[in-house]
Amino acid sequence: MIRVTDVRVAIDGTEILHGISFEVGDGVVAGYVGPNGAGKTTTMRLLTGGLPPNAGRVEVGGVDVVADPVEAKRRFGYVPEHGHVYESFTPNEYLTFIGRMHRLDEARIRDRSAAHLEFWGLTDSADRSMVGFSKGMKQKVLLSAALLHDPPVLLLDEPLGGLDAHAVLQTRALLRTLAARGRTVFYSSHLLDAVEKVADLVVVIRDGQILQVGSPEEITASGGGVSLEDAFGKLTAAADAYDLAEALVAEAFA
Ligand SMILES: Nc1ncnc2c1ncn2[C@@H]1O[C@H](COP(=O)(O)OP(=O)(O)OP(=O)(O)O)[C@@H](O)[C@H]1O
Repeated sequence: MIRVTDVRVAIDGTEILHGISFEVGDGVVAGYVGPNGAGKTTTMRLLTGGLPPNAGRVEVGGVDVVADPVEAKRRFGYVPEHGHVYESFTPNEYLTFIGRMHRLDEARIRDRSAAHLEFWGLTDSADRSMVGFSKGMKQKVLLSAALLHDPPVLLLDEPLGGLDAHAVLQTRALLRTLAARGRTVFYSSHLLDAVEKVADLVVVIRDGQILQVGSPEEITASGGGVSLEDAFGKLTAAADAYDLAEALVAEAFA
């Protein structure tokens, strides 16, 4: 589970999150959506212990991330938006390094690494340096690393970056299977159709405030029932995107 209660965050004296609250239960895939600058990455930094709240409480996997940061870090796996692998490592070396940090025994690291790399079709590349890897291949290694210690909570920031259509389908299947086994998935993304296809719960944030929490169907219905994208546009945009585009083209390309 993830529980965020009345959290406020200020950076350099400016409040960015204005008392946000939401909860994601075990076995739930939650999509965290909002326009640029809404506060998604700031929330991820809170959940991963990278940024302390100025007020309120953040719990991940049942652990308060401020009171017990070391135990909280055992409870989640995290794939950041711009994650880095050590490119001079091979996937096996990298996953071994991550597994040892989590104090997994060597046999378990070997078996789990092999299973993850096979799932992603990377078995033949397991002992090659990652210097020449594509963005998608590195993303698959990062996803494997985040899951290696079998955490109860998976935190993903734009997880589909660089992944091809097949890998997107695999990711979706993996997230749904993890949720079916009781894991909590918290998935931050701009890609509404991707969120709609995988999430049980959607949390909408704008300007550091939670606007709505509900199933994709509930949020779609609240916006008039056309689509999640339409409801999102109504919730988060000050004006219609087509009107703004018309105004821009009329002015900038006259
Ligand atoms: N280190 C910082 N110093 C000052 N302001 C910051 C800092 N980090 C974030 N902000 C501000 O906080 C707000 C939320 O930023 P955040 O990066 O969390 O948004 P986001 O929803 O992840 O946006 P995007 O979709 O563009 O990645 C923005 O107004 C941003 O300018």
